[in-house]
Amino acid sequence: MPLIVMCGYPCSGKTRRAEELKEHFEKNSERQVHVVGDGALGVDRNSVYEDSQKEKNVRSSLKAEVERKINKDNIVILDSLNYIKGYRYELFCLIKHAQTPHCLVHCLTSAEESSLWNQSRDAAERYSQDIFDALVRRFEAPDSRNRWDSPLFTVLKDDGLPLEAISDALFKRKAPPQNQSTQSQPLSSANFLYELDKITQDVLLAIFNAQKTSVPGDLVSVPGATEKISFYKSVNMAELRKLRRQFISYSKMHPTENTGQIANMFVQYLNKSLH
Ligand SMILES: Nc1ncnc2c1ncn2[C@@H]1O[C@H](COP(=O)(O)OP(=O)(O)OP(=O)(O)O)[C@@H](O)[C@H]1O
Repeated sequence: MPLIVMCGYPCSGKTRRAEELKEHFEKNSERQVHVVGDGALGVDRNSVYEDSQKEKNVRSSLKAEVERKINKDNIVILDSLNYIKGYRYELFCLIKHAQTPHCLVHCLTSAEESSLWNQSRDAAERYSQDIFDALVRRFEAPDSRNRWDSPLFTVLKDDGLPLEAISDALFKRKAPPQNQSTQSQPLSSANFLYELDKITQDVLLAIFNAQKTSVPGDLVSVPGATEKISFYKSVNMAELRKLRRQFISYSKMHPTENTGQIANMFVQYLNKSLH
């Protein structure tokens, strides 16, 4: 049934807390508890987190596994770093679609503390210091003001888990209304929206300028994109603005974690729409 999303720095006690939760719910309810996590996937921390493509694949696999496991009887605990805001947003869309409540448990540690715990782990379990530091830098802390990060339970190392409150959050709340995901913004982070607006604007401007000198059939480069725009006819600004608005509406519903990809995605969208 509901989803518990663990979150925290590398080596911050997420698995330990996930086990505590599993034990609690197995003892105090009839429900099955599934822990979905890096451990079960046999993830080798260092090789995954040094390679953004591998990391992305692992995130997708974990999300797919959550999707498979979520049903009206089970509790699913996603025990992974879950440190990307956009990813947590995707999980929120997933639970909304499955019509089940969720909550976040943030294991809050200082980087120094987690680093010490990491150093005293077995070598096979340990993050290399470079990867540990990079993950701490990239960590996007949950913020309970965001629907997808709420309700949020922040747990310090010596705290007991607020088991009653977590249980209430999961079993005494309704699932978020399904239709909201298709309503208008804001659905994602202010930064993503800012980037989306700015990048698509820059692409339009580049096309506008390129059209002054290019002829149909030319390939036009735009800032931030490796892919090129191919024109078979000249396009006026009104049409480009309309396509930009459509692309923005679509992207708001499907925010990417990687804002570096926005320009390429917009180019692909234009190429498809203009042919
Ligand atoms: N509350 C705590 N107090 C003291 N030490 C702790 C605590 N929680 C975790 N540790 C230490 O940190 C180590 C890692 O814990 P755990 O595997 O739960 O972290 P994790 O966040 O799941 O790690 P990973 O990021 O690799 O998934 C444990 O082996 C333990 O030594």
